[in-house]
Amino acid sequence: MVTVRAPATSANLGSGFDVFGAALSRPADVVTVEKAAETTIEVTGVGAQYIPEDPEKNTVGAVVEALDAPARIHIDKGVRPASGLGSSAASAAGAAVALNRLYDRGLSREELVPIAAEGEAVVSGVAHADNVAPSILGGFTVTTAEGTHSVDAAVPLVVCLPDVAVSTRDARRVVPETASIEDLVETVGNAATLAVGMCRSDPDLVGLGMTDPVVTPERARLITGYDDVRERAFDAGATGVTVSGAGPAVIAACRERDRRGVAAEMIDAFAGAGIEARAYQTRIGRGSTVIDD
Ligand SMILES: Nc1ncnc2c1ncn2[C@@H]1O[C@H](COP(=O)(O)OP(=O)(O)O)[C@@H](O)[C@H]1O
Ligand SMILES: N[C@@H](CCOP(=O)(O)O)C(=O)O
Repeated sequence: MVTVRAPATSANLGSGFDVFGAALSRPADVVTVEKAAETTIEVTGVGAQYIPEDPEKNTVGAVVEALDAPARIHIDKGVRPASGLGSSAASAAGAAVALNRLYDRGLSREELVPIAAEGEAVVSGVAHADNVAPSILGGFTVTTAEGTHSVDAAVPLVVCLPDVAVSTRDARRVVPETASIEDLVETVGNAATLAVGMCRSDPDLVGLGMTDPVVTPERARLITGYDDVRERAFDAGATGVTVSGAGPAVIAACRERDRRGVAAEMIDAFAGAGIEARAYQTRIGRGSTVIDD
């Protein structure tokens, strides 16, 4: 039996659509696997009632297939589904690390990234790896068709999750198909600024680079109260605010001393829009960790 804690993640970070990701120190899924002749999946925890246990429909089913590793699998969800916090990816990442160990497949963490990404194709139609990469490797990650680069970064974050669901599949439909050269230049500049900020663990640069003129404005329309939440977070000291993944979670970078106030203001702003929300005071954290073997 192998048990793995797989962290929530925030993809895109504004300027890095389908490329940037960050592992969050909390929340996390816990995935336990045991060898079995046939694969079975049991799901408990947050939002378990919305998650299929059929291996054809659960993200971990695709990982089992790819690793040819049938197992009895238990997923204890700490990351709510349809959150923008890489819920579907956390389970897939945890299963990839756990099954690789259980069956002694000998794959590196980097090699497990595209395998776990197969799970994302099951739910969103695209095997985007920007959530599974940080959930497996930890830190801040840059994922392209060539592979993933990761760096550790110490940046305090708040993710505020409203009590509404946005599916990644739906939120991908509003992504513009083209962008102007001006928007491209702005996006590249912001993305580069953010990457430098991560390498320096500098919340000011990270926050500055979180702005994106192309994808985020369209996604933000799907989140009731977004503009107010963003403004109130900045007023409380956030250095940057954007949609987390495909939403509805909203992520803010800040200094440690401002984190509590930023979280409170974001929750209050959602409440003003008639929506209950919870905030995780978190930071960039480690990747999937074997906690029982
Ligand atoms: N192991 C899993 N964990 C979470 N969601 C899953 C899992 N397997 C399948 N799903 C489905 O994936 C969808 C949530 O994924 P997605 O829309 O990408 O949201 P998130 O941003 O939270 O990952 C839901 O429809 C859920 O039923
Ligand atoms: N790059 C993807 C990331 C989706 O993240 P999720 O946490 O919402 O699943 C996208 O923006 O569609």
